[in-house]
Amino acid sequence: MAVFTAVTLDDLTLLLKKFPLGNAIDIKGISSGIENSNFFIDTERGEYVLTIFENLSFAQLPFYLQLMRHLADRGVLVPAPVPDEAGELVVPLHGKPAAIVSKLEGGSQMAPQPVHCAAVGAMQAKMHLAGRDFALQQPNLRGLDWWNDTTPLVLPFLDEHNAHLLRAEMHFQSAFAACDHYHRLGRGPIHADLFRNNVMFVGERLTGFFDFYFAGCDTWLFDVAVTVNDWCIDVASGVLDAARVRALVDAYHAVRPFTADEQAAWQPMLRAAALRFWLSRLYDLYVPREAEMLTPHDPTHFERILRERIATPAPGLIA
Ligand SMILES: Nc1ncnc2c1ncn2[C@@H]1O[C@H](COP(=O)(O)OP(=O)(O)O)[C@@H](O)[C@H]1O
Ligand SMILES: N[C@@H](CCOP(=O)(O)O)C(=O)O
Repeated sequence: MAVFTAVTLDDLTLLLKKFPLGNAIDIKGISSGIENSNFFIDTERGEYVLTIFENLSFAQLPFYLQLMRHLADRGVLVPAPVPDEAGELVVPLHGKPAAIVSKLEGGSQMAPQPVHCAAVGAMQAKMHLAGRDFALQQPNLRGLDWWNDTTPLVLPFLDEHNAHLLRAEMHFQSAFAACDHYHRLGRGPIHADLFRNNVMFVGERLTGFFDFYFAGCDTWLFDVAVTVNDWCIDVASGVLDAARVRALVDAYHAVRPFTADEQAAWQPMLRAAALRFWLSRLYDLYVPREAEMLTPHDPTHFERILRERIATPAPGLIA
């Protein structure tokens, strides 16, 4: 949609003096971003992406950028942040934090087939394993605490039918988060927003996951549930497509086998993942923040998914 902070070729030439990328050749704004200002930059060392962070602060960024660096170093396909000559991954540009990362090839696959879902599942499992020794800690900032804070802010805007669903699901999820299975689930850094628009493909070849700015430490199964709720559905109805679910979770399982606790937690976790995005979309729609430039997504999409996950058991995690 927009580039919020303009960057000229002269600005880039100056910035690149601190990076091992040679001289600046070209810079083009990327129009599709909704949160940050993004640019494709051409340098003597190749093509990269420059991001100016419009909402995140200098203090918030090391978790995300160091996680991407950590994953890239371990062969997970993610944009690799480029350190400047002082070793910094985040640098000031026009008074805001900025970073340069490698450019992924390809484009988003918005009509995924089982073969794409399998590639996503396998890479997601590889990412979870690679994150086990990542040193920084940050909770999932869109986890249960945030749901508890946000529910009373959006409830006044809902009709009784939806208010009842939200209260009942919050009650169900609080009980789920307190159960033994839940506490035994594997955890670590997760992407937490691995939707179709945050993964690149060239044909059937996955070239990378990007947009890590909702990442945090949470259960691996939550990450899988978020991903399945986007990649494996009929978009109009929210109904799961069994062939795509099978492809994604089987490919994940082949890299990091699911545990018995994860199997027991699967159905409630799919509901948790639907609730998380229903709530954030309600929040973005009804509680606009002055400093943010979000175009709210439609909350009814995730209301439908949540109702569907409550009504219809999903295919199991293990065939
Ligand atoms: N590392 C990257 N490699 C290639 N393209 C990228 C990369 N990062 C971002 N993009 C492109 O920029 C667009 C906007 O990025 P995104 O992270 O979604 O922005 P925002 O956070 O502002 O919504 C993406 O849809 C993609 O086309
Ligand atoms: N995927 C979320 C919103 C986050 O948007 P993104 O473009 O930054 O991935 C949703 O669909 O609600």
